[in-house]
Amino acid sequence: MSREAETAPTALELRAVGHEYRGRGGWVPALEGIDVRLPQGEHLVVVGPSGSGKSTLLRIVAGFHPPARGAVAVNGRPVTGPGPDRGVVFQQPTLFPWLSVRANVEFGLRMTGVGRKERRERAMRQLELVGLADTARMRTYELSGGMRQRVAIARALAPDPAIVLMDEPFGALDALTRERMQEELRALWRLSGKTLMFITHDVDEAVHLGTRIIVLSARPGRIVFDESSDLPRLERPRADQGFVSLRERVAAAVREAAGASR
Ligand SMILES: Nc1ncnc2c1ncn2[C@@H]1O[C@H](COP(=O)(O)OP(=O)(O)OP(=O)(O)O)[C@@H](O)[C@H]1O
Repeated sequence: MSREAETAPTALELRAVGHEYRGRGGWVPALEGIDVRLPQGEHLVVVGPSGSGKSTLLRIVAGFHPPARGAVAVNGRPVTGPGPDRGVVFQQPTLFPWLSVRANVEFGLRMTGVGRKERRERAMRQLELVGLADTARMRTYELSGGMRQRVAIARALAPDPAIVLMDEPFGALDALTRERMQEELRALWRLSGKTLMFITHDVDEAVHLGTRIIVLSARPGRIVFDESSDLPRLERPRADQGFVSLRERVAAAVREAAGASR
């Protein structure tokens, strides 16, 4: 862990988080014994095979449902439901087609009672950050998939949350757009300094984006790998030795986790 990370205040704390769902054939174990302390400004990427509880973990942090066991806190405050301190971006951007791009970005601000003028200014600032200021008046169905996802990111950032939670946000994009979006996201995160929790099953994406990488095993999801990345934040060429070697360690952990669940 870097020196800044050691001294930075805690953005996210998960203590002994566990969860299971009631299925038709009995209880389905989803998560067990998840302990994480994430300092502000870090980019936590959670990787794991299908069914390892990645989305469950994100939904618990988002406050969409409480964990069966354990506790979650964001900036020291216990999570008891969704709140403006957490911005969420899903794989399918859930934008309102009848609203303009700018009104979509303003939506969360409207919910928290921010006045009209400030709403507009903050939305435009976020749209500029994601390079979409000139689409402000367009409808979201006029945009490409990558652009729509950028609007969703701008919307999540507009209320200035303590942490942004992203669940496979680039999973539905083609490979080229996906790589471009990863680059843009890193540039954006450098500018905003935001704390990020990012879910993916793509090891390459994890190494590209993470300052900390966690791998979950399946049923129930337990942390089987937890490493801080000392790769440079500015540039991360995929051919560099450090990149290749971290990718190999993460891939091995994911392979093992997937094998153990069969
Ligand atoms: N609402 C639900 N009701 C019952 N079981 C559920 C529910 N949501 C998830 N599960 C089960 O919990 C486990 C973890 O699911 P989760 O979606 O969190 O995993 P994941 O790692 O995100 O998977 P994927 O990569 O396939 O999206 C799985 O066994 C899944 O079937």
